Parts: sequence; C-alpha cells; structure tokens
Amino acid sequence: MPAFLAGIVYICGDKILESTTVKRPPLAAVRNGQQAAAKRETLVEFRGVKKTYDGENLVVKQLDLNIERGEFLTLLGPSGSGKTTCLMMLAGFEFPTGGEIRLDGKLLNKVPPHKRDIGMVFQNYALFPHMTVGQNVAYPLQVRKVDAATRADKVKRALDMVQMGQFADRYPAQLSGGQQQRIALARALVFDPKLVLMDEPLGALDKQLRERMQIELKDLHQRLGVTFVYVTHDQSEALTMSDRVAVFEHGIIQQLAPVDQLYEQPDNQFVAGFIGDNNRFHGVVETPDSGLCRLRMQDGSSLLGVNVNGLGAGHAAVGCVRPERIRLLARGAAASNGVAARITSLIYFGDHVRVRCALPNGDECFVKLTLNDPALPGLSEGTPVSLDIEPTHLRVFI
Ligand SMILES: Nc1ncnc2c1ncn2[C@@H]1O[C@H](COP(=O)(O)OP(=O)(O)OP(=O)(O)O)[C@@H](O)[C@H]1O
Repeated sequence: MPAFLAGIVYICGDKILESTTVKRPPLAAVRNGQQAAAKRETLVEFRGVKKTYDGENLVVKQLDLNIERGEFLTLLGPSGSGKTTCLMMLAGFEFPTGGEIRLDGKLLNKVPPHKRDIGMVFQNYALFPHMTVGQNVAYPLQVRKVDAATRADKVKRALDMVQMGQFADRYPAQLSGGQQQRIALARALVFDPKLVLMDEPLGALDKQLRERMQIELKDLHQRLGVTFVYVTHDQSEALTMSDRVAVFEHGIIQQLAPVDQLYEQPDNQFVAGFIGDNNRFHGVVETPDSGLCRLRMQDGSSLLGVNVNGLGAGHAAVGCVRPERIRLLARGAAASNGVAARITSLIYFGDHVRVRCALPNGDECFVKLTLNDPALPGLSEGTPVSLDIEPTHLRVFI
C-alpha cells in the first residue's frame, strides 16, 4: 500500500487503496439522527473549480457547489460530462487546475488522499480475493491500528448493517455480485468516514438487483446520516435515491435541485430532456406577461406556458411538457389550454399505453394512459384529439 494512499478506502478495478483515520464520532453516534439536526450545514465546498487534463480543454468549468452534511447528493449526467473528475478531485486522486475545494472548512487542494476522511465504493467491488469477508471489512481498521476487540465489534456492526453478518467467513468468490457490493459498502463505512463517495457502484448488477440495492442504499443513508456523494448516468437511479441532484453537461452543472423540483421545474431544455420523459413544441413567443407567455406555433395554434427565460415577443422558443401532464381530450371538447393533434400510434408498455400524436406544425409528442383509462378504447391510429395542458406544466425555454 503506497503511503500516499493511506486514509481513504478507495475501491477501483482490482485495487483497494486505504489510509489513516481521523478522530470522529463512531457510527452508532451518527445513527441516532444527530446528523439530521445539522442537515443544512455545508460539509464540502467547490469554489470556482476548473480541471483540464491536457492543458487546453476544461472538462470541469468553474464549478461552484455546496454539499450539505448528511445529504445524499447525486452527480448525474451523460458520459464524459465531468462527474467522475469531480469525485476524484474531492477524493484527492486528481487535483483542480484552478479554484478551491473545502471539506469541513479546510482547504483540500494540497491535502493528499490519505489525509482526507472519505470512504469510496466503485462499480468493481474489488474485494481482496485471498481474504475472507470479515478480513476484508476489518482491513481499513487494521491499517488504522484499531485494537482487535474494537475491530471485531466494528466489523460485526458493519456487516450487520448491510445484512451480511452470517457471511463473515466466506471468501469473495463465494458471493454474488450484490453481496460483494454490500461488503464493499461495509468496508467503506466501517471506519466512520466523514463522507462516502460512490461511482456507479451498482453498474455491474442486473436491473432487479440494482433496484433492490438502490432502496437499500437509500435506507442505509437515512439510518446512518453520513453524507453520500453518488455518481451515475442513470436518471431513475438518481431520482430514486437522492435528496438533491446536480445535473452535469460539458463540465457545467446545468441544475442543482431536490429531485421533485428537478423533474417538475427543469431550468433548461437539457435538464427537461435528460430527466424523465419530455415532449417538445416549437414556436415563437407572443404576449409575455407576468411569468407566462403564449407559444405560437407555425400552423397558428398556440399554448400558454411558463416563460422560464423571460423571452420577449417574437423570440423562437421550445415548450417542454411531461407526457403525464397532457390531458387527451376528444377533438372539440372544451380545452382550457389546448392544441389539436392526431394519433399516430398506440404502444403497449405493460403498465401503460403510450399514445403518440402528431401536431399540425410537424411536432410529435406522446401521452401516457393507464390501461383502465376510459378514453383508451375509443382511440386508434388517425383519431383526431385535443391535447390540454395546464400552463404551469408547459415550460417555455430559449
Ligand atoms: N485521466 C484522464 N486523462 C485525460 N482525460 C481524461 C482523464 N479522465 C477523464 N478524462 C476526460 O475528461 C472528460 C470527463 O471525464 P469524466 O470521467 O469525469 O466524465 P464522466 O461524466 O464521469 O463520464 P462517465 O460517466 O463516462 O464516467 C472526458 O472527456 C474524459 O475523456
């Protein structure tokens, strides 16, 4: 174990990197919700952080981000958007080209990984194959010279925490992927880290197991109150687990918000399109007034929506709306904020039917109907309909 890596549990590929401890309250103290009271305290600050690997292209551009103590924050974004780079800078395995990172107020820029009190879990659990589960979990404590009795107690608690208490004597090869990831998690938590960083930790698991582990991780986070920073490109994973999500694109946070706000009030077209399902209507802004505006489409029809960017009359714009926020009405029925459309197809999705529609201006959109929706039997390809949308649910962007 290189000396510069002692202090962090860093699990990546077939490597496990480890480090020294910093004195902190034990897990049990954290567990009783003591952290909840301190929830709005800032634990981590990124101020004006930039990163380039080649001296030319900034893969992280001017990042300002506060991570609150005890929160579950997810960095979400497409491949190459800079999420892992941010995590690596926080862990100390990459250094910022500019700006400052603080942990508990302490400037981290020059602090090596082993002096940061951070646990990490990666996609490849990377347990030591020649050690039993118990020995793997004990390893961070051994490095920290924790005495044998305390070590045994902490290992038992950490394994019980991830419901793996009865597997202490097994070797990693005798465990399933999900079980190995639980052990990796126990190992990252056993030394009571201040912060736990996870980079796509469930990426190698099948869908069913991944979804079960998502619930377990969220539950564990709530019980422990430790701050989790989680990287994923899977938006449903981010929505399921996080308190807040930072959406990355091209090294910039496009929006940082609680999950419901992110979904209901996206700040821009990218966020509206990246999180959840989305429909887009193209038009020109008319009569902007007190936060709303009318989006006039090429065929003359129009919809009222939220003027998110405060666009002036005549500005080209795109209206975005979630499919579940569109009411499908029979053509001619009174719509408060409606537009004419024609059904192009009905696709069965098991738990709902996706009704695809074409608008006269050439835009396409879809609506989701539950299988017992009374309107469904009357619909088929070619049926003329009206799409009715509450103005607050149509977000008009530049
Ligand atoms: N060690 C490195 N050397 C050079 N370029 C790098 C290095 N690590 C990452 N990059 C580049 O930096 C950019 C951001 O990469 P990063 O891994 O942070 O993105 P990401 O959002 O985590 O992507 P993914 O979800 O695919 O892991 C990418 O263009 C990537 O090619």
